[in-house]
Formats: sequence, structure tokens, C-alpha cells
Amino acid sequence: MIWCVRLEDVGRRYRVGGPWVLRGVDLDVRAGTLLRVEGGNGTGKSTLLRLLAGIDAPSAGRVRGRPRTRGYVPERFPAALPLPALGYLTHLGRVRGLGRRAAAREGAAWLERLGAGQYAATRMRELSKGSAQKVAVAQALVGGPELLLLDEAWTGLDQDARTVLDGVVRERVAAGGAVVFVDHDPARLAGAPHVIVRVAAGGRVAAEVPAGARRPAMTRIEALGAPGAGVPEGLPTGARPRLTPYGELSLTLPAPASDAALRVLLAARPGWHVRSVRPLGEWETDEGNDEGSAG
Ligand SMILES: Nc1ncnc2c1ncn2[C@@H]1O[C@H](COP(=O)(O)OP(=O)(O)OP(=O)(O)O)[C@@H](O)[C@H]1O
Repeated sequence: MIWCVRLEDVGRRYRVGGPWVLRGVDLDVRAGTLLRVEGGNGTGKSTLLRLLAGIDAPSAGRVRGRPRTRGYVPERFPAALPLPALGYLTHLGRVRGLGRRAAAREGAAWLERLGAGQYAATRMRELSKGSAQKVAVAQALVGGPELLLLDEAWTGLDQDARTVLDGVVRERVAAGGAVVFVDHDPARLAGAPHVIVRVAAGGRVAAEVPAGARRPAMTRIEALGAPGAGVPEGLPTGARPRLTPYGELSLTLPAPASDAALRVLLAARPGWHVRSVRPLGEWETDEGNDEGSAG
């Protein structure tokens, strides 16, 4: 099974000699999976999400293989900005590599979908709490992040927007993204998480697969290209390519994304000859993960 980001023996404390908030944490966040993080107040759930997001660094251990595109909704969104909502989203989209028009289009679409389209031109600091939270969610979604981290992102949203966010989470996971969320409502996305991560006081973290949950279906595509060919551009989120100098390509990816990957291979010039497409066994591993970089 492929992973998207991995924590290895990670510890975090906020001052030298201070108490460990997280300690000895080993955790795989795999492509195409939904993880729910649980634990009492102050146990370190937000700290865990910040480490996964890369906006905080571990005091011990390491983080490997963080995907390039990440979206993060913090527990408290700093909304007191003088920018209009859509201007802010467009700016973020550009930071994530979209062109100006594409970034503006995507930002507007997310505002619309979350029911905040009428606030596109409103300065962020003038937004109501609920509308600011919609912008907080939209900013995490612009650019279609491979890894999405939601820290109580539903809090403050109206019921319609909560339902939209539930749907978006399911869509991201089905498209091969990984989503990690914290929410105080135990019924949030009930039955959907593939993994429950429990953070205990003292910083120990245990991950378990809930009864009845199945690993997401994965596919492996083998293809042959020209010797020396590079990895084709535009592969879907969550696709892990391994390529030999002889042009032998092995792609492991969440099953729902396999059609999109095949389209990329067939449209590429010079082309790829697809040799096989097969479902991966539920526990089959992908040894090709070792290229993950230290974070
Ligand atoms: N920037 C910081 N500086 C110092 N201590 C911090 C910092 N951030 C968090 N902490 C401490 O780390 C511990 C864990 O905090 P964290 O916010 O990660 O917990 P949490 O499980 O998300 O809590 P809650 O459920 O209340 O949101 C707390 O004791 C908190 O006071």
C-alpha cells in the first residue's frame, strides 16, 4: 500500500526540557484514505495536524514524503486580512501554481459551492464568523491538494456548508487524496474513515482500522515508454510512479483514479504502451516509497 506522508518516531514539545505533547509517533497516511484523529482536549491533535501539514517541525524523529500540494484548515483561521475573499483565494491559488485566471475561477467556484459566493468582494476582516470559516475551507481546497488536513473545519459552518464539506472530503478521498480530520462531533463522516488515530495524554498515538472498514482499492498499471523517458506529466493525485532508465513504468494509484492515469499515458507524446492494469491485493505493499524526502 502506498503512503502519502509518514511520521517516524516523531516527538514534539514546545520548549527544551518541557513536557512531550507527542512522543514516539509512527503513522502512515496513505493515498486514498480518510483518517479521523480523536483524543481529549489538549492531547495534541492540532499539533499532529500541524506536523503533517508541514507548518510545524518535529522536535524528534522525522516526517517523510510530504506531498507537494497540501491544504490545511487551522482550528483558528486568521481572517483579519484587508484582502477581499476572492482576492485572497486567487493569491493562494497562484502560490500553489495555478495561473491567475484558473486560480480566480477555482476560488470563485469554491465560494459558490460553500454558499459564500456573494462575499467574493468582501474584505476578509468584515466577514461574519461563519462566512470567514467558509473562506478558511475554500483556501484549503484551491488547487486540489493531495493531502487535506481539517482541524474542526466544520465548526461555525451552517448546515448546508457542512454537508458540502462532507461531500468534498469523500470526493478527495475517492480521487486518491488523503484527508485527515479532527472534529468533536463523533457522528462526523460516520463509517467513512479508513483509520482512527487516537492521541492519548502523554503523547502516545495509536492507529486502528475500524471494524468493517476496508483498505481503499488500489490499482497497478505497468507501461513501457521510450528508454530515458521521464515520468509523464499530469498524473492524478495519489499516483506513485516508479520508472527505470529502460522506460519501464510502474504506477500504483487509488483505483478510482486509474482511468485518468490511463488517459494521460495514452495521450502522452511520445506514447506509452500499457502492458497491464491490475488490482492490487488489499495488503500488497509498494516498495517504491523509499524515495520520500525528509521533512
Ligand atoms: N504554540 C504552542 N506553544 C506552547 N504550547 C503549545 C502550543 N501549541 C499547543 N501547545 C500545547 O500543546 C498541548 C496540545 O495542544 P493541541 O492544541 O495540539 O491539543 P488538541 O488535542 O488539539 O486540543 P483541543 O482538543 O483542545 O483543540 C497543549 O497542552 C497546548 O497547551
